[in-house]
Amino acid sequence: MDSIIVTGNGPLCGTIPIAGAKNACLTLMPATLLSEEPLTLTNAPRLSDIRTMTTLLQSLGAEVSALSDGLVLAMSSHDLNGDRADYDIVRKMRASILVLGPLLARLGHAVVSLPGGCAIGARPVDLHLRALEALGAELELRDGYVHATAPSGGLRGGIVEFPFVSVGATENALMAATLARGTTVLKNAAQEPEIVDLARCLSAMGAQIGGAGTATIEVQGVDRLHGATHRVVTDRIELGTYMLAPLIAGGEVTLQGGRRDLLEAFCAKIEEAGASVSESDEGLTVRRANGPIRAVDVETEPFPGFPTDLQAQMMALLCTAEGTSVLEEKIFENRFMHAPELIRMGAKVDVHGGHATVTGVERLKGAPVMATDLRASVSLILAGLAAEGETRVGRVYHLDRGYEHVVAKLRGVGADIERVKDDG
Ligand SMILES: CC(=O)N[C@H]1[C@@H](OP(=O)(O)OP(=O)(O)OC[C@H]2O[C@@H](n3ccc(=O)[nH]c3=O)[C@H](O)[C@@H]2O)O[C@H](CO)[C@@H](O)[C@@H]1O
Ligand SMILES: C=C(OP(=O)(O)O)C(=O)O
Repeated sequence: MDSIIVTGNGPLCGTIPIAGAKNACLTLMPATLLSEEPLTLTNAPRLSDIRTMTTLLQSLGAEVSALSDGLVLAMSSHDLNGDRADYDIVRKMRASILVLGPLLARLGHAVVSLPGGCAIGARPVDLHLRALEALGAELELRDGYVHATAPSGGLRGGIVEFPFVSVGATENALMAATLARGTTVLKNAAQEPEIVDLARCLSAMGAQIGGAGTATIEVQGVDRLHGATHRVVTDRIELGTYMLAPLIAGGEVTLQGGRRDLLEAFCAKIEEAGASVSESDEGLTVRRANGPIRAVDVETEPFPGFPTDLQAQMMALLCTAEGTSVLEEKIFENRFMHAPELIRMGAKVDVHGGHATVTGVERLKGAPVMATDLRASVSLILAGLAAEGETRVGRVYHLDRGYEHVVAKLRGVGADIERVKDDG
């Protein structure tokens, strides 16, 4: 197992290229199952989650080739050889559940392992299942698997009203609806940029979709989808993560490919805290506006609100802000695992239920730390950028799920960071 060692060494300066979005790619890849013709994705991120989804699709008989150093994923689901997503793969990555809707729509049947909870919460999939039932699917839970069957003649359009917003359930329902007979309306749908990206790709494949990016999505089912080539949208979470680096360590960094509309609520919040964010054709440039970073209160919400996937990184910033901030996590019930590790670095954080109160200290101190999920891990790296001495972040495999070339990207702007093999 590897660790990352980061040593606070002053301001950062330069540019960081932002990759294609992990969370978009993880739903665009299963979309290949909807068509017999090839789907090619460009601007794919080079991540272990993408390799896991590749393995899952291949286990179903799809061909997936990573070209151009992994930036291009050429996929074909012409000859599927199975309808079963095994526990051994699904347990590694919750996004595996996203094969359920496409398999059911294309084959009329699917058997997909239930993913189970993970470090950040219980994360049930009841909304995914209810949405597919609204399209006529019959579902049975047996041996830890969802056994799903479409009515004879295939899924039929229906009205799906989500009781609360779910990104994954919206994606599963949207993909299934493209091949359902008649019209489907998804109400209280997720509005995340990854949903818009999925809808763009499905439309390029011939799907009839209106309203993606709003709370109501309407899909007119078609008989078949054809092949397409689609460029994966910029990763707004990687973007937001690196935007915080010059605010924590000082300096000025340009995030190539960054767009403010992907992260409006986040940009407004860091500006309130004292950041300057400017947008150009190249991307977003970030620095401290004037003087120190100030405390701000943050509530995570579905898009267009402040993303839960940036809450841990924002906490790392607020650990050294002037004053006391309150962060409220409203999406996942257990997403403050970074707090005890930041406390080990000298932060003053008090977690009480879904809230964390952070009182800024002058400087954090490096320490050996480790985190149990992806965003918590990267928050510790960010904290280490300005900490006194060495921060050693263990369990780097979490980072490999969602950040490509993290060491090279931060070194490129002057950070003192390296990846090392752990002893023993
Ligand atoms: C691969 C991917 O895109 N992951 C993202 C996706 O996860 P994911 O799609 O799993 O997140 P959801 O939007 O579905 O989850 C939102 C909330 O709804 C709950 N829920 C969800 C589905 C369901 O059937 N029942 C239910 O109770 C979840 O436990 C959670 O509390 O959106 C999250 C919220 O922006 C992000 O943090 C994840 O990074
Ligand atoms: C929670 C995340 O991913 P996943 O939904 O795949 O666990 C994330 O990207 O922060």
